[in-house]
Amino acid sequence: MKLSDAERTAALAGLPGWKMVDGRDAIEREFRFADFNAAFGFMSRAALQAEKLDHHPEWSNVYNRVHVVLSTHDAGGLTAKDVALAGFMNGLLPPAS
Ligand SMILES: C[C@H](O)[C@H](O)[C@H]1CNC2=NC(N)=NC(=O)C2=N1
Repeated sequence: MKLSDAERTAALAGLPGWKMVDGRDAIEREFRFADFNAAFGFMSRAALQAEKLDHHPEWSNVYNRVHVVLSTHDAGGLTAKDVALAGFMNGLLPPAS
């Protein structure tokens, strides 16, 4: 079920680096790493979790950058599944990033 306005405000407050996508009910974040190896390591760990959750990111990678968009296609917008995956991705980062 799509998040209410209050729920998404609360969710974003707890997800540093994430913001709403312009013109779409989705959230996005650009991750930057030391190099491609670190970026792809992040993607590999996130991919395993995505598969476990059966919830998959829209993402792209250029060298040390990974751009991620999360939205629940089945629900046509932002749900708790997106918040959970975004929180997991943030948790993969070293402290203070
Ligand atoms: C059949 C399968 O469970 C669904 O298609 C899942 C797979 N991964 C998904 N990922 C995302 N982001 N949204 C979905 O609605 C979705 N649905």
